[in-house]
Amino acid sequence: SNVLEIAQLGNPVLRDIAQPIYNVHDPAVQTLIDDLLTTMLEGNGVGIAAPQVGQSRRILIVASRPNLRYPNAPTMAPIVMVNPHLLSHSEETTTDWEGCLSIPGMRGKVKRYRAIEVEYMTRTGEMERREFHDFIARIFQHEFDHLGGKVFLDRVD
Ligand SMILES: O=C(O)C[C@@H](Cc1ccccc1)C(=O)SCC(=O)c1ccccc1
Ligand SMILES: [Zn+2]
Repeated sequence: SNVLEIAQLGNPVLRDIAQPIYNVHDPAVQTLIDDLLTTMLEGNGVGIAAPQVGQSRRILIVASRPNLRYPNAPTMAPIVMVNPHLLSHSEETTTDWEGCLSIPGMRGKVKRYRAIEVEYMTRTGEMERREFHDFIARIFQHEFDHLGGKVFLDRVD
């Protein structure tokens, strides 16, 4: 798989509403998922969304690992989510630092829901319904924003 170019802030693709995937088994979709994983790892990201590689489609990846900013972050196998949907969220929010592979060199403090419940299709076509909290919930909300044409700077107070 390939390392793809990451769209930088100013690229209109980052402002589009991403389109649903209708056939996750399409070889082009499977290749895009492989390339998103490779691109995220090469960029040392903890997540990535398809619009960031110029593909305005509803695919995102969450891949928490400990890092300088979040030394206690859980290490997890990357979760590929196709057509993700936010089912519910806590009232409680937390505010913490975020960065973005499309906005290198900038960090900002963003308020996010502390806990969320999401539903999504896996890359093998099964539906999953899962709860996330804290840093993993933060990463999801950051990536889910990318599918709606938002970046974290839009949410810095
Ligand atoms: O641009 C992206 O979507 C990836 C982004 C995900 C993200 C980081 C931090 C909070 C929420 C979502 C990144 O991985 S930026 C680079 C990075 O590894 C990082 C930056 C700040 C804190 C922790 C990690
Ligand atoms: Zn981002």
